[in-house]
Amino acid sequence: MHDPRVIVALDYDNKDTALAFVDKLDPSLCKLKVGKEMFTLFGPEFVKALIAKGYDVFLDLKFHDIPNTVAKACKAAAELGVWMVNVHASGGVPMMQAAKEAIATSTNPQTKLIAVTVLTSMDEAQLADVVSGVTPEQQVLRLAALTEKAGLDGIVCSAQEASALREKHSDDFLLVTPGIRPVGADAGDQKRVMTPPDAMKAGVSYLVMGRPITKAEDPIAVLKAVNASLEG
Ligand SMILES: O=C(O)c1cc(=O)[nH]c(=O)n1[C@@H]1O[C@H](COP(=O)(O)O)[C@@H](O)[C@H]1O
Repeated sequence: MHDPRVIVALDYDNKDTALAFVDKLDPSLCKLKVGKEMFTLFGPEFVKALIAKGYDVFLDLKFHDIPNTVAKACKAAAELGVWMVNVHASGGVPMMQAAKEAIATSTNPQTKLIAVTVLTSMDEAQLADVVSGVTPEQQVLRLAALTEKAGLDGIVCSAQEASALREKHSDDFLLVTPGIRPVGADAGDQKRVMTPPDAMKAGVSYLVMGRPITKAEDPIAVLKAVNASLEG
C-alpha cells in the first residue's frame, strides 16, 4: 500500500477545528501527529478517534525521564494503537532500551519507537548554551549512534543532517524530520529548516509539517502540492 511521507502535526487547541481538517483528508494523503498540546487538552480518546478513522498516528510526547517511568509511558502509548512514539535520545541507552522492551511486551508490539536528537528549533549558539564544543550535526550523529545501539527504529532530526546520517545508517533506520518549510514559508521558531523535495533527496524517511499546512488558507491544497513535489 502507498505509504504517505508527510506527517501532519495537528497542533490545534480546538478539537472541532482539528477534526474538521481531518475530515477533509484521507489516510492515503498523510499520517497524523498528536503532540503535547492536543494530548493534554483532549487525551487518549482523541488519539483513538483518529486511529479509528484509519490514520497512522505518531504520538509525539517526547518522553524523557528515568527508564522505569519512560518504559511504562511508552507501553501505555503503544497500547493506544499508535503507529509511532518518541523519547529523547539524551535520556541515554538504558532508558531507550527499557522503552523498547516495554513496547515489545505491549499489546501493540509493532509500534515504532524513535528518539529525538537535537530539536530543530536549536541552532549552533543555542546548542552551545546546553553542551559546549559540538555542532548540531555532530551532536545529532552522536545521539543517532546511541539510538541505533539501543535498537530503536530511528530518530527525529533536521533534514540538514540527513545526508551525513545516511553515510552511517542504513535506509531502514528512520529519519523523521520536522523543520520542513516549502520555499517562501515562514520559518517561525524553527532554525534548521529544509524544503520538502530537498529533504527527500537528502534521505529523509518522513517529513513532519505543521504550520505551513495547518495555518494555510487551503491546507488540503498545500498538502497535495507538497505530495506532488515529492514525486518528481
Ligand atoms: O518530535 C517532533 O515532532 C519535533 C522535534 C523537533 O526537533 N522539532 C519539532 O518541530 N518537532 C515537532 O514538529 C512539529 C513542527 O511543526 P511546524 O514547525 O509547525 O511545522 C511540531 O509539532 C513540533 O513539536
